[in-house]
Amino acid sequence: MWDSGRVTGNDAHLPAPRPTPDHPHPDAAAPSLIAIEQLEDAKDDLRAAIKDRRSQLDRKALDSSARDITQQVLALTATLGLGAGDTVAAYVSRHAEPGTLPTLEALHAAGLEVLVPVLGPALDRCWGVFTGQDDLAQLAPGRPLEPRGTCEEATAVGRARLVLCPALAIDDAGVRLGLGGGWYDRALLHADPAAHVVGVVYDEEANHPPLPRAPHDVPVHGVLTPTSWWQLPAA
Ligand SMILES: Nc1nc2c(c(=O)[nH]1)N(C=O)[C@@H](CNc1ccc(C(=O)N[C@@H](CCC(=O)O)C(=O)O)cc1)CN2
Ligand SMILES: Nc1ncnc2c1ncn2[C@@H]1O[C@H](COP(=O)(O)OP(=O)(O)OP(=O)(O)O)[C@@H](O)[C@H]1O
Repeated sequence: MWDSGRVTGNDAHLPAPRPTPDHPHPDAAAPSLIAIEQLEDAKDDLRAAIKDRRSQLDRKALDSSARDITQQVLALTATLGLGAGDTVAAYVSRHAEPGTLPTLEALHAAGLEVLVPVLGPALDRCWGVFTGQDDLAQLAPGRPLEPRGTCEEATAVGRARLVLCPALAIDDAGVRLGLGGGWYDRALLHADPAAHVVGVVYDEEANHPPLPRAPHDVPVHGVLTPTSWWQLPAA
């Protein structure tokens, strides 16, 4: 187990086995279309409430939590024994997401390879190597900043020993509520099964009451916030 010393008081049920590209739907019984629609509606309501709360964070709070997240990520990578030459996959934060820009810079400066999403046509799950904020550009309207350099295919995330995923909320079983594109759920099918998949949220979005979970939802193994990080019990 790894954690930064935080007590989670966790008695949640265990995450389901992680799906793979060959077996993306581990659940035996497929839910009905109506059940899926209700589940999507429930997720959308939660997303709206969390985005509304995030929209009230001012620049100072966002910058300060981004710096705190960097400290937590550096402590986590040290605990996992990651260093120069290892690969970490992360995301380029935007709007009021838990900020990652100082983290990306710090990991890059420490000699790690840092992969970030590149969407490509039809929101393809490609990855680019982060080489500094100056190399990031808005390659298509409405999308997060992306590296200008070469785009690597979806399997590139298989190199990562740590994958930091954006999330709006995470429950104690590792269910992650994302933006709603299913990008990370599909991308994580290519992660190394031994990689640590960690969702990044603000403190008040962690330990969320049980989130709606669809068969395609890939659970995370751990949670990182501006103040701590911890492994979920079954990971
Ligand atoms: N920072 C960050 N990067 C990420 C994700 C994320 O949640 N956060 N993703 C997580 O999966 C993937 C991208 N997911 C996306 C999901 C939806 C839209 C989208 O709807 N864009 C709208 C404009 C929305 C806006 O401006 O706010 C559009 O294209 O019209 C874009 C990217 C990969 N990169
Ligand atoms: N492995 C998959 N195969 C097919 N469709 C998928 C897969 N994963 C997600 N989807 C589809 O993507 C859509 C959005 O999924 P979901 O609401 O779980 O996104 P999210 O986890 O919030 O977002 P993200 O993963 O981008 O952060 C759903 O309609 C879902 O059916």
